[in-house]
Amino acid sequence: MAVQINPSILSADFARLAEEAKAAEGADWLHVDVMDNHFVPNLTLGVPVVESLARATEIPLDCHLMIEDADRWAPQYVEAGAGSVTFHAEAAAAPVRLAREIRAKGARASMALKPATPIEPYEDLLPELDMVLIMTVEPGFGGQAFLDIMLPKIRRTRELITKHGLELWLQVDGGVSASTIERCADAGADVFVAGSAVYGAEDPAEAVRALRDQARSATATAAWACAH
Ligand SMILES: O=C(CO)[C@H](O)[C@H](O)COP(=O)(O)O
Ligand SMILES: [Fe+2]
Repeated sequence: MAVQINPSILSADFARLAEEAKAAEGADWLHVDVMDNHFVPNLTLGVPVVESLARATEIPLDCHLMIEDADRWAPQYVEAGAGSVTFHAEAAAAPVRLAREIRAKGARASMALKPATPIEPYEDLLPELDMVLIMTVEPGFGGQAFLDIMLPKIRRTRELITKHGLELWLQVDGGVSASTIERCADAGADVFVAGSAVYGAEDPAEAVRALRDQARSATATAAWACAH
């Protein structure tokens, strides 16, 4: 079972994004948090920055859209060069149509759930997706404390993926660090976003390696992974 570590540039220096991408050497994807100050109370970056970043780095971009009107904007992030586009279930009027459009344009389609949004109503949509993102903080800011109460939701999502025999990645985002990543892996996550734990470290590349080692060993003994 492969684990992936996606550093979040929300915690990087926005004036040096291309260099910061290189500093997290060994990362599987670069996680790009797009916030519009409406869906979340914070404002970050948009399509032009994603376009420039896609040209400036070889690492594929994992765009997490914390924006309203996802149906209108998400396809533009595929055109800007994102390899994976995550829209929020709470912000998409037609999630199936949107996932199909993202895939048709050539990117991986992913759907995120805020902490208070359950996975169960979306069970039938899972085959339309390449990844589900379970938020482990309220979206909007980096550096927040991990919400342990999300662990059962991660577990239930993994059970649904297994039940339907899907090749779906399960991403966790928010407060993922050396002290929480093992619990996430044990519960069923296989893609880990880490902002402050990578860019707040003295050596971001070493932080990526260490997080990967921890996630790998926790996955090796996890009941959900052993059953495969
Ligand atoms: O989507 C996000 C916040 O809404 C970020 O990806 C996330 O918070 C990463 O930062 P950290 O690892 O420091 O929590
Ligand atoms: Fe994010």
